[in-house]
Amino acid sequence: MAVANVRYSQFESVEMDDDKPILENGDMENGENIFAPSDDMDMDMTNGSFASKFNLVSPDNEQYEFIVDMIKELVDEGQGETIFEIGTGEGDAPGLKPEDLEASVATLKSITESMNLECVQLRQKNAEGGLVVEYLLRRRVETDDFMELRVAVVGNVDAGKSTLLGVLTHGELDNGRGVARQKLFRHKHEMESGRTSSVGNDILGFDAVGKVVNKPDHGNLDWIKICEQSSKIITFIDLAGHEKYLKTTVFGMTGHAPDFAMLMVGANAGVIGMTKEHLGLALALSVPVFVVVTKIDMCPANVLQETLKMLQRILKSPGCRKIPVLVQNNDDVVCSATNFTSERMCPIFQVSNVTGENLELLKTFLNLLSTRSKYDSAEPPEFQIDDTFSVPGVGTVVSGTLLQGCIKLNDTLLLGPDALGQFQNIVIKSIHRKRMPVREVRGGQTASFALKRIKRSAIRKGMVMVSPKLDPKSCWEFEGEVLVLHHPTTISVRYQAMVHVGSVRQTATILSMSKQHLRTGDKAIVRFRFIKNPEYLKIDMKMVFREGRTKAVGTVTKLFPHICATAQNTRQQRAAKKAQEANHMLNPQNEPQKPSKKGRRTRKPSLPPFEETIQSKESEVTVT
Ligand SMILES: Nc1nc2c(ncn2[C@@H]2O[C@H](COP(=O)(O)OP(=O)(O)OP(=O)(O)O)[C@@H](O)[C@H]2O)c(=O)[nH]1
Repeated sequence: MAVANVRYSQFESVEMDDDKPILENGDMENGENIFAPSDDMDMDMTNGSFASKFNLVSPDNEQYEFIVDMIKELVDEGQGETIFEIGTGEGDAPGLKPEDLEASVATLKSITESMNLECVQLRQKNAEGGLVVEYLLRRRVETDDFMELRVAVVGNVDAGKSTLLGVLTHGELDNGRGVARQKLFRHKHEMESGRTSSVGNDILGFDAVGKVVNKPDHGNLDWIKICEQSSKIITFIDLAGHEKYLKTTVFGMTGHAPDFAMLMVGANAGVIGMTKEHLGLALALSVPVFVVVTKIDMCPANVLQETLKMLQRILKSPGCRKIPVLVQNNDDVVCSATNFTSERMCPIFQVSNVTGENLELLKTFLNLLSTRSKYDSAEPPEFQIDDTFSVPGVGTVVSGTLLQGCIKLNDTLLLGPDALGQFQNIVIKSIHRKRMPVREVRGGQTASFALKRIKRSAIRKGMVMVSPKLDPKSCWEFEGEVLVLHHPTTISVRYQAMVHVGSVRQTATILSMSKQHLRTGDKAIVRFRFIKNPEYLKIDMKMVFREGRTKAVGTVTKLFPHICATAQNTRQQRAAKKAQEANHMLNPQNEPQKPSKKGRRTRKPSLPPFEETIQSKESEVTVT
């Protein structure tokens, strides 16, 4: 979130040292505080005007205009909101006397009113020179618009993930025997086993003054009603805790582009099972993590302390290099939320879904979080597809995340790549955000699009819809810099595993490596080749490479675009076309269907053999 005059963190300068004591609320044993302003704090945005804490007391016209411009810039930067502090300024001891504070608040309120912003006090603290107050300034938005951010919910099985989401989104406490989670399960087997197996979405709305919009009487949540009344929507991506469903969990973390990860830990069970695995995944994908310790109502104090100690030790370890901060009151919440954009910091909440203890702190934190994606209307749109549907009366619908730019009704985009690596024109028939019809979608938001004149069977997860300006290229092969987190023996050339990059999820073969063999802990440049379809990738995308207990993480460093020889009717193209036709015949209704064995057999020859592609170096264009 864009913040003005708020204390800046100096995470980057905090040295992680295991001998140093556990950090609580930012205080370190050496007397420093991680929330203290950094010496090199960027004062540019203050442009001299915020040199004085008295700026808002009685500004002249010029100063007033300047403050208006600055707030506008901050709110735009924060995509509709900012946190504003009154009572601090360069060179002055922080704090204002009551009469000066009153005048400053009056100025701020007149400015925010003229800008259609809601102005809500977050906290007030005593300082050397008097009082310092922080306000949340949030744009009052139209009924069909809202800020949006996504939180991936991870943690071991039984940590209380579905229960917490049930409690937060339905406003009713749990009974300790799973009543709250019943509202979220999507499949019959989930109801029976009590285990999440699919990627589920649940929403929590906050209005312009930060009040929760979801009502206990919602029952089955009415998403449209919540969205209409909300200024900000948190979408929880509920991921499975069981190892059996790790593939789905990884897809949720890569394909749904979460802004943050909420790592859930049962207080009594502690850091067990998949907890470390999920934490490692979030770290590898550079998703900032906060931790929620649940079940504190049923956990003896000494066990809770053990769990917290263990958590803090893991978070501070060289592999994580996080700064754990125990959140215990409203002050901690505001500090944590305003400083959370730093990947280094890791707030820890302790809650009970049964008694409701500390749930208010967690809600306030969620209300203050802001999206990490930066929106620039000038950028050409790029949308990644994470699901497809066939909706009666509507036709083919795709859902996913708009990574950049803006998409409007009736826009024409390029959809692809298909089995031949090609893209085709597609027209946007209608747009939904959280089931609500809208006219446009902006970068960082998720949406569903109904598409004109296309069969569902022609679209698969991992495809993209992009602006023709981007001149998209697909690739069978790419290079990545990877780190092997775990492998029981050694990885060599020709090894195959599942690659997750964005919403792409496909098996790939290792063609070559910068080392002969890779073992746990090794880093290398690896060249991969997809086995089924060419994909649309971009440099610097984060990737996960996994098979069973083998895991490697990394970044895409080089692409080898596949050149479609449109003029030539190559053997591979003919075979790929045949395979696509066979697939259409097998799915006459365009309903979701796994290709039959026959289908799979006919698909195989469509793949250009590795050797041929490796040899045809002329067709490779390296994009760096
Ligand atoms: N006493 C108590 N019980 C809780 C609390 N939170 C969750 N539970 C219970 O813990 C059990 C497991 O909770 P779930 O929400 O299903 O756990 P999960 O992490 O979603 O599990 P998976 O979906 O399998 O990954 C349920 O019986 C809940 O009622 C809590 O704060 N206190």
